[in-house]
Amino acid sequence: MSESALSSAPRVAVLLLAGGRGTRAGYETPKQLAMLGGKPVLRWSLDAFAAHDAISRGVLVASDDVVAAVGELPEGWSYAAAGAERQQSVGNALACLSDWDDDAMILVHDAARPGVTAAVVDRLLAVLQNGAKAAIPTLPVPDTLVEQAGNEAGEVVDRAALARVQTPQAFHLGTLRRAHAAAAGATATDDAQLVRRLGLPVQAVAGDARLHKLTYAEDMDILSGLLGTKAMTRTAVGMGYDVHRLVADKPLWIGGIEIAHSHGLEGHSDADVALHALTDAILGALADGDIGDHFPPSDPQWRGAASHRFLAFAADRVAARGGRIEHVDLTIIAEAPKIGPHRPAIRERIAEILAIPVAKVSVKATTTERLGFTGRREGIAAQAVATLQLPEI
Ligand SMILES: Nc1ccn([C@@H]2O[C@H](COP(=O)(O)OP(=O)(O)OP(=O)(O)O)[C@@H](O)[C@H]2O)c(=O)n1
Ligand SMILES: C[C@](O)(CO)[C@H](O)COP(=O)(O)O
Repeated sequence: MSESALSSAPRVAVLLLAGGRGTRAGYETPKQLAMLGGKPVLRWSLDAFAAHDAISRGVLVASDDVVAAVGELPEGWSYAAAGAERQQSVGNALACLSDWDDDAMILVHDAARPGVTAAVVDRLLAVLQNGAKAAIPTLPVPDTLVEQAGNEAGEVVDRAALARVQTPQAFHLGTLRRAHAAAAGATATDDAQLVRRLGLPVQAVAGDARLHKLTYAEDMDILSGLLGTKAMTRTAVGMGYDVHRLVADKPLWIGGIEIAHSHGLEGHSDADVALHALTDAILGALADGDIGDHFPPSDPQWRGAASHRFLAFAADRVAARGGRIEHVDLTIIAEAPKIGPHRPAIRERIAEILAIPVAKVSVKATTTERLGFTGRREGIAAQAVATLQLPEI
């Protein structure tokens, strides 16, 4: 938008929604705090809006833990409390703008969409300036669409008549206020739907692939490609080592599978020595302590715990930092049982836990030629190396 157009334009505010818990992403912390290219996902859109000349005010909707992690807000920004649903979060943010007139322009944006561009914001504001009541960015549907019930693919749906809806979505403040008041508890997944329920038209403008939403953990990889953060990565390597004693009449868990044997490994958890070494290797590459720091043996909740939970936890911490596991290499040191026959199953299981291809999982085994504690069959040892790609610090 030109400078002269903006100078006569109404005031513009952003409602930045970061009040969700990111359940589908499955991280430990809300997805908007996951690291992407060296900064939290939420910070990407916050910085983009703060840098836009037309925007003079912002309300960040977030729970206390997110607020604490965000750090200082740009000038003109304030916080509102997260609501139970997205719609209530928007309602809480709207309450912060009670001192603004109905003709102000409001952008409502998901913090889970880090790739905000000035061009999309300008397109939205321009159509509002030209008389639209509401404007949303949309993208065409690239795939063939079918109806599906269970595993059965049914009729093709005409994709030419459909579009994918993104945020930011733009409204005059009065329209947005009326739409939320009229909703009276009836829910909608976005604000444009509430405006349409008032009988008002919503204008579509061209969206942007970079506005891709972080919904599932795998979206992180897509986003780092779209936002060009892949180049800003470093390789980190970690190693892990663990030993457990063999005792009679216990189940033997190694590498996430149960192996029939006269003896099993003793420990606070299921004592899966291989998964413990691997967990430590990943935590080591993250410089994030070791398995005992996160799952203390003194804590009764981990008694008998299945060790795949520890490994999945470590993998989640990689994803939450915007990183990925490139390769893991495991060596199991045991006189008996023979590990070789179980190697394919162990590789498969580890790949499944880490959600990486089997080709990125190496499992080796060796004996110590009957020397030492492993040679005397008193215990089994495992060592592991994990190679990660992490955002540059
Ligand atoms: N009570 C809520 C729920 C969602 N949001 C925000 O709305 C945006 C879109 O929601 P979604 O992607 O569904 O996020 P979550 O609700 O966090 O995800 P999930 O449904 O997987 O828990 C996100 O930026 C999210 O933080 C919000 O502010 N308040
Ligand atoms: C608002 C939204 O981003 C538009 O696509 C989306 O509807 C919100 O997320 P959800 O995954 O539908 O909860």
